[in-house]
Amino acid sequence: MIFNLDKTTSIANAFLAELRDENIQKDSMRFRKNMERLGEFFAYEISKTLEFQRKETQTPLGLANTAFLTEQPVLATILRAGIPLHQGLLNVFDQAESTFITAYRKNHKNGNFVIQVEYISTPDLTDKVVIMADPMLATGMSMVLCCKELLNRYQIKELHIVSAIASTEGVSHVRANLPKAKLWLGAIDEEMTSKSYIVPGLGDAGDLAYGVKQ
Ligand SMILES: O=P(O)(O)OC[C@H]1O[C@H](OP(=O)(O)OP(=O)(O)O)[C@H](O)[C@@H]1O
Ligand SMILES: O=c1cc[nH]c(=O)[nH]1
Ligand SMILES: [Mg+2]
Repeated sequence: MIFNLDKTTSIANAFLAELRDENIQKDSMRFRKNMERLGEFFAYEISKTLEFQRKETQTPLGLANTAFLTEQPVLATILRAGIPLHQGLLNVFDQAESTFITAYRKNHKNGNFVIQVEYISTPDLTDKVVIMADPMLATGMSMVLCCKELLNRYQIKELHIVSAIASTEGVSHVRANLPKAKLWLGAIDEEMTSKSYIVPGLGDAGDLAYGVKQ
């Protein structure tokens, strides 16, 4: 399953447009906020696919028949660029627990890089719905490695992947390696640079949110 925001129109498309805009993205607070708002939008869309139960809720004037989430998802993210997107999801799934993973590109002098996964801090994910957020799905290698780490440790019930922008190659890599994952994407861009940056993409999401990495 792939949900592509770019194929729909709502106010969330404007959040993505601002994230891509080279002038607006210079305002790092607005960049983080737009990423957070996108996370809130995706949380709402994902929530439509989750299980709800009905119960009686006491209002000051009587009993109302209301719907509530049967179980909380766990919200996972990859540091550091994932933080604002994760925060948006957490604003909506406000009872959810969180998983944090570090993954970064370790560059070689020849221009190649490997993904280094170093730190995982997580609650028990057994039989949980896990929503993994990372704004950029470029080669898809960080996403696949991080999800595989979690899937090797836990019997996860359902995996959702949220990204602001994916490349066509990243989507193929995820679908080949995580065939059961549901993908929630802001847009799918066709191209990548020789350094595996998405084109047109938005640039370096981590640097735009938190400063240029040394
Ligand atoms: O699909 P991939 O080719 O693996 O690339 C995507 C990864 O690159 C970015 O992180 P980055 O390595 O820039 O780290 P940062 O969050 O610290 O900036 C992004 O947030 C993803 O985690
Ligand atoms: O386009 C890209 C690729 C990887 N990481 C980013 O932040 N942007
Ligand atoms: Mg980065």
